[in-house]
Order: sequence, then structure tokens, then C-alpha cells
Amino acid sequence: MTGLVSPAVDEVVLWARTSQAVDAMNLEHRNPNHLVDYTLAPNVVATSDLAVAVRDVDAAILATPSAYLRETCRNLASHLAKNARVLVLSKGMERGTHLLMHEVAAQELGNPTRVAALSGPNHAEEICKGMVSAAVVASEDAETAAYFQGLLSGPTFRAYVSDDVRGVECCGAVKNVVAIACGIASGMGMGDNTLAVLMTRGIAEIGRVVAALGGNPMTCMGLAGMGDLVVTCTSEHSRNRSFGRALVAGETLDAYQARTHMVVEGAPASESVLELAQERGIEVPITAGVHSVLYEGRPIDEAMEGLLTRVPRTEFYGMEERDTASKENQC
Ligand SMILES: NC(=O)C1=CN([C@@H]2O[C@H](COP(=O)(O)OP(=O)(O)OC[C@H]3O[C@@H](n4cnc5c(N)ncnc54)[C@H](O)[C@@H]3O)[C@@H](O)[C@H]2O)C=CC1
Ligand SMILES: O=C(CO)COP(=O)(O)O
Repeated sequence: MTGLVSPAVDEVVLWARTSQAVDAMNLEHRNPNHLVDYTLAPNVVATSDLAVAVRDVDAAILATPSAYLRETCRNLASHLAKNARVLVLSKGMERGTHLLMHEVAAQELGNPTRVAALSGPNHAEEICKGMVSAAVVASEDAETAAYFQGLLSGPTFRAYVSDDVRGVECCGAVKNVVAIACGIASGMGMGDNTLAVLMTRGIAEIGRVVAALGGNPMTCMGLAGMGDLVVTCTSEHSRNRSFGRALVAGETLDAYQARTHMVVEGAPASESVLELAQERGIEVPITAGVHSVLYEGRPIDEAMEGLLTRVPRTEFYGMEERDTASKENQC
């Protein structure tokens, strides 16, 4: 995001946790751990001091893995000005509470109207090369969404706004689970038909969860839904997809994350989405299948067979009237 924001502001301050990363970014203008060939703009500076990072800022952009967002916001709360706007990039659903990331940020930082969430098909590997991308900025407050739309929009990046922040964030959390399923299918040697089936039934599954959380299922047709689902299920850059392939090859989640130093958000999301679905009676067969493989020791072949041997149904899309979320014959 620094490459998108830096042309629009005087200075971007990056918070990093290690002095090694901070020194490399300040001295060489490169991140030594991620996108190592990318040169940071001259007006980007780094610090490991959170208080310094947000001193006198107009806005903060939060991009920690979802599991650390609450802790990061808690640490930030006493340093961030009360009127500073907050944009959340993290994609996930909190375990136990089933809160979306903008809700976690708002709980810890106060004033939900200053919080927005950004989601869409946005692999940093392509954005930093100036390849055309787009995303949606969602907030319950139109001014906050418009503020970040203005901050991020540029010649190669188009930002749309939405007031359906729950729908946008829910899409971002659940599509990662579907992408793991696609990676597994790809690793098993399945073809394009299989991926198309998983993605299409995946968007229906996402739609049911969006509806249950009070979002608009039509948001699934947009950049945060269909757009991000397509890129995450098909791109070579996707961690969730490539983890699914690695799993078939015998690698564990911990080993994959340790080798890549990157987060696989679909794994914890499968836990929280399944918890939520069981609590609310939502059918999430793809999520349940991924969860069973990751956390219940179910063999991959058996999970795939389980999906295929379900009772034949009418095709519902997950985007019908909201009360269809509770109908039995829905998926
Ligand atoms: N909104 C959007 O357009 C996009 C959002 N994302 C989301 O952003 C979040 C971060 O993804 P990436 O930047 O790709 O991460 P990454 O997978 O490249 O790396 C994870 C990073 O988390 C850091 N980290 C580990 N423990 C931490 C802690 N306790 N506190 C803060 N940071 C910690 C690691 O140092 C590492 O740099 C994820 O939730 C991901 O799904 C990712 C791509 C696009
Ligand atoms: O959300 C993303 C792209 O929009 C990143 O997806 P992965 O975490 O699977 O790489």
C-alpha cells in the first residue's frame, strides 16, 4: 500500500517489529523480508516504535495478520489521535467472537465511523509493479470511505466505495477458505472444471455467511467477492491456494508458514466460519471439508468424497432473499 499512498501524502511511516527490517527500510529503502526487489518511495520512513509511527497522523492503515489485529489495535489505542481515520486490510473473522476485522479495530480504537475496510483482488506482488488493480473501501461512514478512496486512487489503482462493510469483510474472510480447497483440488490433479465448481459453489457459501452476518449477498458479485475469489483461487501468488497444494504434497500448515514467513488466513478462518455456521445453522460444506482436513485429521480423499456424495439439491446461489439462509434446501 505504501506505493499507492506515498504519492498522495508528505510522508508515510511504516511500523515494523524488528530493528533489522527498520534499518534496511531506512538505509536501503527495501524491505529485507518481503518483496525484496521493490524500492520504497523516498517519503517512506520506518520505525519500530508504534507511538512514533502514529504521532500526528491523519490516518493509519493496519495490515497485520488477523490473529494479531486486536493486540496491535490495543497497543495503538493510546497513541492514535481520536480523529485519525483507520483503514483495515487484514482479512479474517475473530475466533470465538466471530467479529470481522473492522469490528475488532472499532472495539479497541473506538468510534466506528472513522474505521473502513479495504478488500479486493490485490496481490502486493502485482500492485508494486504498477499492474492495474482495484479494490473496494467499505465503511458505515461515507466520508471515511471517500477519504480512503481519494488517498489510494491513482493511475493504476481504482478504489470503489461501499457502505456494506460487513459483506465486504465477510467475503474477504471466507474466500480464503475456498482458495485452500482450490489449492487442494489442484494439488490432487483436478482440472479447470473442478476449480470452477468450487469457486461457484464457494461464492454461494460466502453469500449465505454474508446474509447471516447482516451483509448484502449482492456484495459477493463485486471486487471483494467474485474478484478476490477468482484471484485467490487461481493466482500463483496466493498463499491460501499454494498452501492447499503443499498440503497435498504432505507439508503441514506450520511448516508452510515457517518456510514462507507468510500467513495462511484461510486456516484460522475455517475455524471461525465453521463455529459461526454451526451456531447459526448455515450450511458451509466447503468450509467444513477444509476444516476437517486441517484440524480433524480427515484424509483429503475422504473430504472430497464427502462433498461429492451430498444429497442432490436445487441450485441456489446464496444471494436470494436473506431469509433463504435458513431454508433447508439451499446449497
Ligand atoms: N486488503 C487487501 O487487499 C489484502 C489483505 N491482505 C491481508 O493482510 C494481512 C497481512 O497479509 P500480508 O501483508 O500479505 O502478510 P504476509 O503473509 O506477507 O506476512 C505476515 C506478516 O505478519 C507479520 N507478523 C507476524 N506476527 C505479527 C504480529 N504479532 N504483529 C504484527 N505483525 C506480525 C510478519 O512479520 C509478516 O511480515 C492478512 O490478513 C491478509 O489476508 C493480504 C493481501 C491483500
Ligand atoms: O487476499 C489476497 C489477495 O487479494 C491474498 O490472498 P493470499 O493470502 O491467498 O495470498
